[in-house]
This record gives sequence, C-alpha cells and structure tokens, in this order.
Amino acid sequence: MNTPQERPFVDVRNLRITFTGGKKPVEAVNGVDLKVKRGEVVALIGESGSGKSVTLRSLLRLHPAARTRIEGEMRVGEQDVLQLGTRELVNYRGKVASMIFQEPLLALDPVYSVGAQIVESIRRHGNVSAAEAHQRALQLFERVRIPSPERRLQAYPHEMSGGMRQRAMIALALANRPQLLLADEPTTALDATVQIQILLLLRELQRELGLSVIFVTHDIGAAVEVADRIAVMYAGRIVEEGPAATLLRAPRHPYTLALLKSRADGALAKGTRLETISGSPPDLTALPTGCAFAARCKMAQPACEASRPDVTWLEAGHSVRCLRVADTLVPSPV
Ligand SMILES: Nc1ncnc2c1ncn2[C@@H]1O[C@H](COP(=O)(O)OP(=O)(O)OP(=O)(O)O)[C@@H](O)[C@H]1O
Repeated sequence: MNTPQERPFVDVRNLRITFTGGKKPVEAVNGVDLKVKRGEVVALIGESGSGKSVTLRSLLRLHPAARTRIEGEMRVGEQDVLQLGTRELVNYRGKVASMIFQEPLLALDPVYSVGAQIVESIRRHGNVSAAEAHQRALQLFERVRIPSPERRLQAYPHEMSGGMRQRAMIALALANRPQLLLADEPTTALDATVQIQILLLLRELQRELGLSVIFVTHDIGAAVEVADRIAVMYAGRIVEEGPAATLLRAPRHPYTLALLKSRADGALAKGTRLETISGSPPDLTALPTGCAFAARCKMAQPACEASRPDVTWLEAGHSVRCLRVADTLVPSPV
C-alpha cells in the first residue's frame, strides 16, 4: 500500500467530461488519468480544443453542473473533489486549490482596488483582522515582486500594466495559501520578455512554497522551461506523458513528434522546414472508434482505426497511447 508521502497530491482517474447543453453531447474529456506529486509542475499541452482547459477547470469544479456530466475520480490532497458539497467547495477553492487565468481581468474585480480584493479574500476564508489581512496582502505583493507594494495595493486593476496585473492575480490566487495552483495559459497574452519573467516567478514561487502546479499552454518552449513533466493531450485524452526532458528529446507518440516539428522557435536547427500538422482534430460529438489521431497520422495502419490504444509504459514515468509505439524510435526533431 502507498504511504501518504508516496500518494500523489493530485490523483485523477478515468476522468470523463461531457457537455450536455447542446444538440449533441460534446465529449470534451475522454478518460484522463493524471497524477501530480507535491511540489511538482506539470504542463498540459496540445492543440486548441484538446481538452486542456476543461480538465484544468474541472479540478476547481468550475463547469456548470446542470449542463456537464463529470465521471471518474478526482482527489486533491485529502479531498474527494467530485463529492464536495457547496460549502466544502467554497473552502476548497482558494485554500486547497486556486487558479490563475490568461486574462487577469477575469479574476480581478474592476471596481475594487487589488489590495481590497486580496484583503477580502483572506478575511472570507479565515478569522483574521483587517490589519492582519492587509499585512499579508503586502507580503504577497512583495513575494510576487511588485515594486512599491504599499502604493500598488491601492491601485485598481486597470491602472496596472499587463505584467503587473498578472502578478497581482497570482498574489490573489495565493492569498489563502493553496497547495495546488492551476494556471490556464498564464502568459499567452503577454510580451515575450514579460512572459519569461512571469514563468520564472511561477517557478520560484512553486519552489519557495512547495506548490503543486498544473499549467495549460500552447507553448512547448514554456512547458520545457517550467515543467517537471509534460502531458500531451489530443481529443480529450493524454496521448503521451513523461519528464519534460524526455518528451523533448525522445518523444514517442506521432502527435508529440508532429507538435515538436511544428513549433516555430530557435531551438530548431537552422534550415529545418517547419511542419504544420495537416488535417484537423476530430469532432468531439462523434469521436472515432479507434485512435483519435489516426486520420492525421503518417504512421497509421488499419488496426489504429479499430480500437483506441491503451497505455504503454516505456519506462517509469513515461507513457504513450499508440499502437505503433515500437516503430516510433526516431531522432527527436529538436
Ligand atoms: N461549456 C461547454 N459546452 C460545450 N462544449 C464545450 C464547453 N466548454 C468547452 N467545450 C468544448 O470542449 C472542447 C475542449 O475545450 P478546451 O477549452 O478544454 O480546449 P483547450 O485544449 O483548452 O483549447 P484552447 O487551447 O483553445 O483553450 C472544445 O471543443 C470546446 O469547444
């Protein structure tokens, strides 16, 4: 049996999420298994629509219950997330897990100063005096490296630059000392230099506070910079998962290979032709019986269309869902 230390902090098993509000059910997540240890950073990558954000948001139970069917198991620390009642959920959000978004204005209220919002959040979750909460807000602003923190606590969100707002949102997310930080494309909307600063800040905070982090990104460069492990999603499934360095140097799923080939940054050798992945992802209201990537895969064989591939473990911590995995030992494109 696992000891508590060995048990992953986040343990998601066979997660299925179906949106039932439209004409046909949308099968956005189709059997995701995800484990994240304490203090570990995991990046979810994949094309638009692959289910990254839906998976992330489900960890905070943000989907409208009336139009969403969620099946499977989801444990975060001691919490059985899918079983939490309304009041337990309020406590869980912010104290156990909290989230930062691509657009800080989604998280910050425009009509209150940022400081007031942090103070309010701290006081809502605990029996803390206004003076104490203010002191903690100040410490949080210092921790996320906001210059002139005392003055900036009085600022309204629109008075801050994009990078500063991102830092303020991170401070708000950390206000109640969560152990899990969920980040949905936290740097996509920012300039390249600010992006790097925010990524480095997240890594630093994660180390200082021992946070577990799951972050969604389109950017493999960002994933490699910050993540210990990377999980590649396609059509609502994790098709490959492993240590960041392994995925970069020895990817084994044809989709991961294609993603790496298609990325347009300096890590590709000069003169390498950039490839785009031809075709488009499957319709989530009518998923194919077999491997969801088969229709776009250069290596697909008839068997790939017949059934969805199970997990193959290549070594501890590196798994792939591909029938052709024995034939994908090719040099990495990067
Ligand atoms: N509330 C909803 N109702 C119906 N379909 C939804 C809902 N929310 C998300 N979807 C669908 O679920 C699929 C997965 O969406 P998700 O946002 O997780 O993708 P993603 O991988 O995060 O993409 P992106 O990088 O563009 O955010 C998409 O096809 C999306 O349209």
